[in-house]
Amino acid sequence: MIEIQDLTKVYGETAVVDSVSLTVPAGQICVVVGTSGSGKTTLMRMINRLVEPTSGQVLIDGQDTRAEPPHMLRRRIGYAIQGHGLFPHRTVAENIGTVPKLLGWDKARTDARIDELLTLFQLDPAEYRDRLPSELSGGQQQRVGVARALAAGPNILLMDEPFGALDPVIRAKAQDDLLAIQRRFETTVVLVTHDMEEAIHLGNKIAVMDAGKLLQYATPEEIIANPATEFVAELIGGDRSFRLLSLSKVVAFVEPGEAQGEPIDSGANLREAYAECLWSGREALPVTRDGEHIGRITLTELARHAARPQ
Ligand SMILES: Nc1ncnc2c1ncn2[C@@H]1O[C@H](COP(=O)(O)OP(=O)(O)OP(=O)(O)O)[C@@H](O)[C@H]1O
Repeated sequence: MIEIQDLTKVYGETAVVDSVSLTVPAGQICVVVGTSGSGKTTLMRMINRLVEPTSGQVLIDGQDTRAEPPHMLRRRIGYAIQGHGLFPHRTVAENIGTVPKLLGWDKARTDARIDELLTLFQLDPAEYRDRLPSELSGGQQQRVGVARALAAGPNILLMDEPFGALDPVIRAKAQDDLLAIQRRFETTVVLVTHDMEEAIHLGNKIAVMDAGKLLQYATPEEIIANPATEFVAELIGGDRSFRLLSLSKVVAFVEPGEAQGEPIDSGANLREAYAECLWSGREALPVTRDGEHIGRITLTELARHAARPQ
């Protein structure tokens, strides 16, 4: 768990992070969003003390981060940045093994961990271990960057625009990989992005920053349904109803009964169901799970959900 308490950073006369408090429970993803210069990166870097706070404190699992030297703290907090930040003249294996080496792991343990991570990130160790970063695609470099951040099994991972340099298709894949890996290791993640779409997709909670202040810290559903300020509403963009629909699955809104035509899978989201109703001109769709009919979802129910702020 990360507890940020009344954290402030002042440069010159300006509080670029201004009395921010928030808690990230263990095993959850907190996404920090906001416009350029709003203080996201500074906030995140105060967690691993790459930036020293002017005032306030950060507790990790109840312990003040000032209780240990910054370099020791950073060995147990993974850190991944945009454009991967890999050492260009070190191989993939050497890059991933950086922190384990600092921690004095023996070679066998380090090698096993490197291979485990490469395999998890769908990079065949035999093929990729000895390559240099320049011999990888952008998406592969990014995966190695995240693998390096996870190498020593940190329970906290800080990520600064980790997918910023990737094209949209690879980006979606990279986000899904991150979710799978985060669930597997139960890592607590703080991720900075300026992309609200990404925040909604990845965040258990979203922290919205503007001019150093935390405007809202809430679940994606709450932020979409009840943006705290005009600025937050603007960041989310116009189509809040559709965003709300895409957050919920059909399975939660199935009712007993039949409907005509092509069925929709219970794992689809409400936005897909709504689009299907409108596209095929139907008032209801049959719903299946693993190919079995389990009921139907109606246009009335979909419209009600889209209209209702939660
Ligand atoms: N070392 C520094 N000295 C002085 N000002 C700084 C320093 N680091 C950051 N700032 C200023 O603090 C403000 C917040 O910067 P920060 O990098 O945290 O913003 P950000 O929200 O992450 O922006 P971006 O999305 O553009 O990366 C900016 O106005 C920046 O110019």
